[in-house]
Amino acid sequence: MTDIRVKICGLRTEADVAAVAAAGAHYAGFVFFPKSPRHVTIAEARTLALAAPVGLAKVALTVDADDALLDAITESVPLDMMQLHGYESPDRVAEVRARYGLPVMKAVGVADEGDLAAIFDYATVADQLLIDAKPPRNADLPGGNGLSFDWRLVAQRRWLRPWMLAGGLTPDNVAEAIRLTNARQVDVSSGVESAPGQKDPARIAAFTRAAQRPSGFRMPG
Ligand SMILES: O=C(O)c1ccccc1NCC(=O)[C@H](O)[C@H](O)COP(=O)(O)O
Repeated sequence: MTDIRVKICGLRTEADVAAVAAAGAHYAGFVFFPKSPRHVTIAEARTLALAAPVGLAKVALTVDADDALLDAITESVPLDMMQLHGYESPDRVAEVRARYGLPVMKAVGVADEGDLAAIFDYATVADQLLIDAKPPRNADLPGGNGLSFDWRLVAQRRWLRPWMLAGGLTPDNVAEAIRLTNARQVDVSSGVESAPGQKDPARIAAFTRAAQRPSGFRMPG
């Protein structure tokens, strides 16, 4: 087994949480973004977080949220990390990290080489980086679009902070993505769903299993 850490994002039910835990994933992401088919209310997220077993890290995902929303989330939902997935500046990342005392993962959208510079800026203030496909201009969602970017842009790269590869990953391509990039952490939302917002336990298990065998090694039989 390898030490690849897996995040499954956009959990909406206790069955989703149970499937993620059973698959051996490491992070469970809760999306606070009403336009998303994976959006959960604070009360729903609290129930899901309380259902998560010890050891499954609970991540609150917000998009350009103000302090009032972040206060409400952190006062009600037991969390292990905050994921900022909007246009938050490095200063805002540092501010959120100081205000809530939780590790912060900053999402950075990548489409081409020019987008990589931001990674270095955020790496000075965030605890982790989520390197995701940059959403198309007309996209409704800043993430969770099932779109990948050219993994060669981040292949074998190292930054000051740990990073997580995201964007269009699936059970069928995650091993190749890891092998090509040497990512030590991966994240998926739509690639383990049977329909938008409907997590598929079998795809969650397949994704997590595939992520642990990036060399393409398969058990016989
Ligand atoms: O997943 C969402 O619906 C979402 C909505 C708004 C902002 C971010 C969102 N997801 C962020 C994630 O961390 C996703 O896992 C990441 O963008 C990868 O998504 P996918 O390409 O669907 O695997």
